[in-house]
Amino acid sequence: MTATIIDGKAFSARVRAEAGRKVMVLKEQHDLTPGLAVVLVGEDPASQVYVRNKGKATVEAGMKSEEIRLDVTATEQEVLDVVHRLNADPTIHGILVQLPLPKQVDEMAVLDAIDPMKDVDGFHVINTGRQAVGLPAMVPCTPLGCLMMLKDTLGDLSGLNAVVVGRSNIVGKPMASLLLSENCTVTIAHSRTRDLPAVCRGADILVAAVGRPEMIRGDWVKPGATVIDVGINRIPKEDGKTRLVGDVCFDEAVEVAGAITPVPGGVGPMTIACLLANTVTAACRQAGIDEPEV
Ligand SMILES: Nc1nc2c(c(=O)[nH]1)N[C@@H](CN(C=O)c1ccc(C(=O)N[C@@H](CCC(=O)O)C(=O)O)cc1)CN2
Repeated sequence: MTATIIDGKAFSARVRAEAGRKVMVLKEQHDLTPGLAVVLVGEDPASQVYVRNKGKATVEAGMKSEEIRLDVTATEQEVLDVVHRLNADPTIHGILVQLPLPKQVDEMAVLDAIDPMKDVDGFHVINTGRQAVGLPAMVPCTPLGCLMMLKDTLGDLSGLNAVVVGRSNIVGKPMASLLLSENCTVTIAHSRTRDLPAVCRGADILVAAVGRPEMIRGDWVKPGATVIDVGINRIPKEDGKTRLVGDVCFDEAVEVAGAITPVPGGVGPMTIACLLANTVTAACRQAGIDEPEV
């Protein structure tokens, strides 16, 4: 059996187009232009690309985009000062601080300083808690994108066994919480999990977010399962160049799974698309209006 490939590029184009249509309605009917500010500290090459792509996508969706770049030596207070200024700016509805941050800056302190209403990354503890108890919340972009693709592929997720490999605050934990909200039976697996291959083989939905290239092998996958690969790992090629691989050994898993996301072109593009969707949601909530139906 060869799995259906879940095309994150095509899916994300639809999500981005929908965000763009909502922005048009907000501008025309409410004189509201959603604004997104992205803060980059330092010069990590991958982060620079992500931040540039976020700014481009924001403008393409018709929103206001602000990019704030700070030197790699910036102090925690300097980063906090930027966040406080953006919290007070009425033209900015979404604030995202690109991760990772340089080691002298406490990530939790910075994320905690973002106004939860403007927290389009959904990393603030208020949003984490609200999502966990079923209240309206800003939901982290990568897990939200994964959930959209899962529902599009499988429809109702109720009663399915979901295994999330990885317990990061950015992906693993929120992913597990979202799957629980969809009535899945959820297992979070991690480095101390005993017999990880056997745990994975019990999954109808297998989400790999562990950050280890091609760790999950084909014989860890239950035949017909839906596999979502969140990993983005750059590994060396024989010619001295590099290539991107996920946390799942795609060539093996594709022969066993029912559906699978590729890397690149799977989960990654959905992250930025969901960021735009979250910014529209945040702008509407701050303005006290319903999100347009488009
Ligand atoms: N504040 C945040 N920081 C980080 C997040 C986040 O959601 N919020 N996530 C990642 C990086 N990230 C967005 O910021 C991101 C990663 C990957 C992609 C993507 O489209 N990947 C492509 C491949 C890109 C390549 O060629 O390198 C793909 O998978 O097809 C988008 C966004 C960490 N930091």
